[in-house]
Amino acid sequence: MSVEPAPQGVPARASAATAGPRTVAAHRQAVEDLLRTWFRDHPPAHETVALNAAAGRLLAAEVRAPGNLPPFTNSQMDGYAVRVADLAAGNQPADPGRVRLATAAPIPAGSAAPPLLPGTAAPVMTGAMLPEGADAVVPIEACTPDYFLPAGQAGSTVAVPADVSPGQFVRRAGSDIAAGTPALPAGAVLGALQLGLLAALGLDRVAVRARPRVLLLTTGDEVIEPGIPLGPGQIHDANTTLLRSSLQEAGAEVLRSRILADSPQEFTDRLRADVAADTPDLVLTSGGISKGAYEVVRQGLAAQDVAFLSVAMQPGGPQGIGTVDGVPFLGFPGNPVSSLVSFEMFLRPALSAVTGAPRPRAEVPARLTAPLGSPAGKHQVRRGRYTAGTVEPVGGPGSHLVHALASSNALISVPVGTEHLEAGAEVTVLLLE
Ligand SMILES: Nc1nc2c(c(=O)[nH]1)N[C@H]1C(S)=C(S)[C@@H](COP(=O)(O)OP(=O)(O)OC[C@H]3O[C@@H](n4cnc5c(N)ncnc54)[C@H](O)[C@@H]3O)O[C@H]1N2
Ligand code: MOO
Repeated sequence: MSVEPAPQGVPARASAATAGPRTVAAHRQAVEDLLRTWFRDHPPAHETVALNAAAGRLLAAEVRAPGNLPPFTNSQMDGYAVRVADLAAGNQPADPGRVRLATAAPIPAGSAAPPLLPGTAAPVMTGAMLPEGADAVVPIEACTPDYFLPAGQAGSTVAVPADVSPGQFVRRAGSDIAAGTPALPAGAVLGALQLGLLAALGLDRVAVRARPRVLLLTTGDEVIEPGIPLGPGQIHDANTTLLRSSLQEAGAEVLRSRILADSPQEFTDRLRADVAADTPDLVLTSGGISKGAYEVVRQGLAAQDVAFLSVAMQPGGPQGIGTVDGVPFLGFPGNPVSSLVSFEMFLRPALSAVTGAPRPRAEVPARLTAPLGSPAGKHQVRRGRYTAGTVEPVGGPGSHLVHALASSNALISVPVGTEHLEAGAEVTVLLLE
C-alpha cells in the first residue's frame, strides 16, 4: 500500500505541538469543553423506553408520583389491627397492662378490609390493608396467644398490651411519596434504586435522553479482527472491544465501528462518509497519531480542525482533539493501555461532567505495596490492584500490557514532579470497579 509521509508543519496543530506538552488537567478541560459546546448546540433527543431497558439512562424530565406510595394505609407487621381508644382504659383487672378483644375476620392481602368494629381486633398480615377505624397494629409476638388462631374460629379473643400508640406499625398511604409530588428530577441517572421507585409507582415506560452516539474507528494495516488467524506482523484488534465496552459502560452508544487501513485518503473518505451517514456526537479513533512515517489519522485529518498534541502523561501522551466536519473528534493513541487510560482520564470524566452519566469514578488515597518510578515531567498512570487502603502495582509501565491491565482494578497516579515513590508512600488511585 502506498503511504504518504507525514505532512510537515500543519499550522494550528504545529503551534499546539511547539507549545510543549499540555497538562493532564488542561487536556481534560479541553475534552470537556469540546463535548459541552457540542451538546449545548445539539441537546440529546428524548425517547421513551421500557423500564427494563432503562438502566444507566438519564431521565428526560422530572417524574411526579402518579399516585400515593404506599397506595393504601397498611400494616408493617403480622399482628392485630386495633383501635387505640379501645385499649386506653384496660379491661383486665388481673392483668391491668393488657386488654382482651374479640377477634374479627382476618384481612387477606390484596383485598379491601371491612371496617373494624369497636372492641375487636382483626388479624392483619404485613402489607395488608388496615381496616377503617383501626389506627395501630400490635405484632403477633406481643399478643396472647402469640400465634394466629385458625381462620373462622368463632368467639375467640386475643389479649393485647394496653400501651399502644396511635400509628404504631402503620404505613400511611402516601407516607413514602404523596401523589403529585416530585419523585425523580430531570437528568437523574436511572440505576436499580430509581428504576425500583418508578416500578413501585406503576410506571412501565420512562422518557430518557438519547445516549451520546459514537463512531469508533481503529487504524493500522497490522490490526486484524479477533477470530481471524494472524499473518506475519499482525495483531488482533483489542482497542475496538476495549473502547466499545468502556463507552457502553459509560452510557454511550457505539453506532458503528471499523478497522481502517493505513491509507490516509481511504481513512478520510470512509470517516467522512460515516459521519455524514450516522451524524454521531463524537468520532473516536485509536492509533495513527504519533510520530511515525505512517500516521494515518494525523495525515488524513490534516485539512480538518484537529490538533495533534502531546499531553504530559504516560501512557496516553499523544492525543488528537478537534472537530471533523463539525463533529467532535478525539484521537487516542494505538497502544491498548494508552487508549484505555485516555478514556478514563479524559473522555469518561467529560461525559460525566457534561451529560451527567456515568457517575464520576471514585478517587481514593492508597498506600503503595511496592516502590514505583515515574518518568520526569510526566503524570504517570500505572495499573494496580486496590484492596482496603493499599494498592499493589500490576505489571510495568508498558502501554501494550493488556494482561496486566485485565488483572487491575485501579489506576495509580504519580503526578508530575515525582520520579520515585517508596513502598508505603501515599498515592491517589482511580477505582475502576
Ligand atoms: N518516535 C516516537 N515514537 C513514538 C512516540 C513518540 O513520541 N516518538 N510515542 C509513542 C507512544 S507514547 C505511543 S502511545 C504510540 C502511539 O502511537 P499511535 O497512536 O500512532 O498508534 P500506532 O502506532 O498506530 O500503534 C501503537 C501500538 O498500538 C498497537 N495497536 C494499534 N491499534 C491497535 C488495536 N486496535 N488493538 C491492539 N493494538 C493496537 C500497534 O500495533 C502498536 O504496537 O507511539 C509511540 N511511538
Ligand atoms: O504514551 Mo504512550 O501512550 O506511552 O504508550
